[in-house]
Amino acid sequence: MVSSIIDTDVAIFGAGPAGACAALSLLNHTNLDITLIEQSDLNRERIGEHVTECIFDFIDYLKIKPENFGPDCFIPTFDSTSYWGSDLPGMRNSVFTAQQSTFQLNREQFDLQLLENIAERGGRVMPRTHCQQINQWEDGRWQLKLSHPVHGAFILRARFIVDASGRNANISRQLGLTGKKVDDLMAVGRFFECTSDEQKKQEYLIESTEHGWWYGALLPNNQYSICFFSDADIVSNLRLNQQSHFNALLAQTKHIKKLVKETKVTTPHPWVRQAYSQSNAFESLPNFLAIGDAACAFDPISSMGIGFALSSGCHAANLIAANLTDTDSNQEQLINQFQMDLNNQFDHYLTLRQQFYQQEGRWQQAPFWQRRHAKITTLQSEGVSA
Ligand SMILES: Cc1cc2nc3c(=O)[nH]c(=O)nc-3n(C[C@H](O)[C@H](O)[C@H](O)COP(=O)(O)OP(=O)(O)OC[C@H]3O[C@@H](n4cnc5c(N)ncnc54)[C@H](O)[C@@H]3O)c2cc1C
Repeated sequence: MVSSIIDTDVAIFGAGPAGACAALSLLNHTNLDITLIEQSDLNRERIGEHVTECIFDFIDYLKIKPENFGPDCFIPTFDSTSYWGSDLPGMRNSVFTAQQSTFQLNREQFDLQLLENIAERGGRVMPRTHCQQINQWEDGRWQLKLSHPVHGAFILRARFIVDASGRNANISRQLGLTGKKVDDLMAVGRFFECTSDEQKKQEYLIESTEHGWWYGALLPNNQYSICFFSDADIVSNLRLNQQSHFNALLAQTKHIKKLVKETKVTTPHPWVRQAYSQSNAFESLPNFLAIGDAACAFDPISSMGIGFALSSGCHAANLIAANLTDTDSNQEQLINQFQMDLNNQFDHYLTLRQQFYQQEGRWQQAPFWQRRHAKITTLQSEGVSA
């Protein structure tokens, strides 16, 4: 039985960096009532931590001081090396980002500090809340049927909703919107804790191999994040979700395996995450926007995800504020322009992604590399527009 009704101006689904950033921007610059709905209990392991120094511009824009995130939230990456295209070490300044300082982020601290600020600034944060049903009325407003394990079912009425639910874009899917998925990349990883007292170097390593590529980095919490990226069918054939198979493949690397020499594994089984590239930004509904991975999801080789999550969150907040407070401006046109910009950004990314993968010319017969060297179709070449 539905027990209560709550009215809000903006309901944001997903408390990752994109949703949190949109919520904070709206709270900072408007008097709108903001509700952030998160389906998890916020305790899940957060993956993805390599960012450029632009992160500090965003947190400044969000009016949070870097020191509020705690002492070790941003650790400069001093040594960034890639073994890509040959066995010789190269600087891993990817083609995706201009030469900039990079940092390893403590994702737990980072994401939770954003949420604390939302609560402090008057936002409503609802963890462990599932969306059972979404309806849009003719006047464009939304009625959401939500449920919480303790508080039960309730109705949230919103003037605008935002999908910031991550790569699966759950809310867009629920609304019948489909995206363009470019590949089937998956990530399988484990965390390794340093056992020696020796101060380890803050390094970031990439190594390409026949079946995909490895990534290893020392995180601010003194653990190594070791992760292998390949296509879903290859991950499944190699049975990499089983620790013995994962460890055996790790032992075949030349460089990444050295990182975990004096460590003990902290995760009993390898974790598995989707890491495919996808754009969802070409279908639209009134009073609705998708941001972050839910709008455009990038290959983690690009380290673009967190930066894009924050920038699209800030940008969407401006559009929503204008939409709900300025009835004169042509909102539909502005939202179309926003989506067109995302499409162009995604097309540009696809070109860079292909250039990057083409730098690896070994293993020409291996399916992983063949798929990455095949000709790409951009959204523009398919005639996709917002
Ligand atoms: C293995 C891996 C490594 C990566 N490495 C990097 C890196 O080094 N640098 C980088 O910049 N990026 C990296 N990324 C990408 C980065 O993690 C993402 O781009 C970033 O987290 C996107 O933020 P987001 O807020 O859009 O989505 P997310 O961080 O995925 O947050 C989405 C939130 O929505 C919640 N949710 C889902 N469905 C619902 C629903 N129906 N209702 C309510 N809540 C819902 C989820 O529980 C989650 O909390 C990596 C990704 C992977 C998989």
